[in-house]
Amino acid sequence: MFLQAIALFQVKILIPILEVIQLLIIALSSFEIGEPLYPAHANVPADSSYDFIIVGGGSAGCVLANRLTEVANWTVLLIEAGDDPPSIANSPGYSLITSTLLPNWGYFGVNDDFSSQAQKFKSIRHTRGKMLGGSSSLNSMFYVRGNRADYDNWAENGNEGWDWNTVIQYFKKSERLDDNHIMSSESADLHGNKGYLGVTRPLWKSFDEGLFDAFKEQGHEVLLDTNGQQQLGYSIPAYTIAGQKRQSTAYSFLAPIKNRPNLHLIKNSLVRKIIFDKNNKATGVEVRTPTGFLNISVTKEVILSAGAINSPQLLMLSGVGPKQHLEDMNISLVVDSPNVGGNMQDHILVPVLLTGMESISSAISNIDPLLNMDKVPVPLILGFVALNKSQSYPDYQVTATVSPTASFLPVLMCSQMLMLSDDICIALSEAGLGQETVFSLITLLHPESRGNISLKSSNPEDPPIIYSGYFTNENDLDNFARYLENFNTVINSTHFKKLKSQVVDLKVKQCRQWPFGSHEYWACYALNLASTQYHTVGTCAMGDKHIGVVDSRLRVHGVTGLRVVDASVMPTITSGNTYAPVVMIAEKAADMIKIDHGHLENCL
Ligand SMILES: Cc1cc2nc3c(=O)[nH]c(=O)nc-3n(C[C@H](O)[C@H](O)[C@H](O)COP(=O)(O)OP(=O)(O)OC[C@H]3O[C@@H](n4cnc5c(N)ncnc54)[C@H](O)[C@@H]3O)c2cc1C
Repeated sequence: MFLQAIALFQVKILIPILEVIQLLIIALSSFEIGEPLYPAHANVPADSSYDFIIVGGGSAGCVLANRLTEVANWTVLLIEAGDDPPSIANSPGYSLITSTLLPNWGYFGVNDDFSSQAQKFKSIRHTRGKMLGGSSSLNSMFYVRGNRADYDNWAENGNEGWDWNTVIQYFKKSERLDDNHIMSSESADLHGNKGYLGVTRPLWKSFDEGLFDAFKEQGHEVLLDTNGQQQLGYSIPAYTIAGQKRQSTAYSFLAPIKNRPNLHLIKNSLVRKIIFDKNNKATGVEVRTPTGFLNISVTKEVILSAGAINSPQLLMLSGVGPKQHLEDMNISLVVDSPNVGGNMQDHILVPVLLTGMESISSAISNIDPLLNMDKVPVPLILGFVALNKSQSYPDYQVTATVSPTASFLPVLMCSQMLMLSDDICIALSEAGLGQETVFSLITLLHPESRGNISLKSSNPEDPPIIYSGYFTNENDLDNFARYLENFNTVINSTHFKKLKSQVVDLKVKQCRQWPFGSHEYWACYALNLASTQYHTVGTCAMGDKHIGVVDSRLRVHGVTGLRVVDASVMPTITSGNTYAPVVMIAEKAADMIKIDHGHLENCL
């Protein structure tokens, strides 16, 4: 009863109070002190013209802005809907515990009355950063490239030049890894140490090796390098953190070139549509700036880097999309491109809580995160697992941390990051009050289900309709249940047996009819708790014009002078977090653009 009251207090009182404090901290950190980090807002007159216009100063957009302005006689305009990130976004620890409240688009998917019914709003919150750096200014900073087969599959499906042996060069080009262990290991030649994107691997003083022992006993490898020669296994992950700063692309690619004269940046400016001439060539963009509406011309190319939700939205607003849908929206058709907004993929994830050591004294460790705000403040491990041990391609991902007794972090994750309903977060909180827990997030890496983006209206200020499509393919449900069952067998290891560990019953009300722990229970659990790892991709996919939106050089089919460069071009989702792949895509795209315009110097 007493524990239940504390759990109730944490979820119903503490979380809302904390939210006010978080918002206050973010607001205070938005005031600029000292020398500005990023380029200033440029004064761009109405009849201006640039060689390139980049729409979206997010993860991909900032990389492109840097690389294209390396050509000194090219002029580039970068247009970002948001502002500079608040300074707190650059602190790894503080930004993580405020991440859901940092400037974002506030998008939610539709409630399909089927999946995610144990979510607070019965639908998925699709957070996307609305500031320089985009989602890289608020993401969780895991640096994961995925599996080499991800890229070989892209190439085998007709996307020439996207095979592993080619893309690895761009991963290396972008990376500045600071890790002597990895750089003197057998995976050293997979890494770069001269790029703009700083990467480090924090080594926490107190790390519970028992977790690694348990996975090892189950036949999993313990790896030095998440991005090494082999992906399957458990490891301490690498992060896009360097010099105690978050390596958003705003910080790592844009700040160092803020004074380049051939780069102009306009902020708080929403691109409303791309303008085409009668030959379907992109000739400019229409923008709402803080001082009014502008049409700005382009001589070479418009590059859309607005992310996997806004890039397809903007294509459709501009007349490039499925004919019938555009007609329904009263938008003049430029080209019938039926796949725009389709093929949406995401990494669905659910939490699993295991009980650990009963130790009241461990509660003292709850102060540790406060002392480690210069890095990811809690020790986390990553795992990539395949059910078939002869496979080298993972089925599911595990992100796990051992939480001290009465830790508030799992509750915060449950309520703010995963947005699960209060009754689930109360059950989760209660389970952790008298003992340590292992809080794990399990991700379905290769969903067969597809969602889509469509327009609500022809008004560019209206948010698009996001249909997540989770579990519309039944295989995903059966597979996810099997992965959860597989993960839970870790409690049979010597380490967990010693602790008398149990999988915590989170009392999911939608699943009451199934015996706890049955296959049907885990399928119901996955269906109803389904949250997102925020990895939406694929909505302007690479592929020929029958299945894709852009070709393998990322040029939009059916028009000229327009490319898409961001997470939306992935034909299939990668086996892991998506930030490093997006940076790679932008690095490679910059080379392709330079080559296509006759600038071969410094290209790989
Ligand atoms: C909460 C969260 C946690 C994540 N954690 C991780 C992680 O730990 N590791 C990892 O690898 N990946 C992670 N990801 C995923 C990763 O960050 C994204 O896949 C990646 O950043 C997407 O990059 P992008 O360039 O496609 O889009 P974004 O970075 O979102 O950039 C799009 C930009 O375009 C701007 N924009 C949009 N529309 C317009 C318009 N009309 N006019 C002008 N500007 C516009 C936006 O404001 C934004 O700045 C996470 C994502 C989120 C949201």
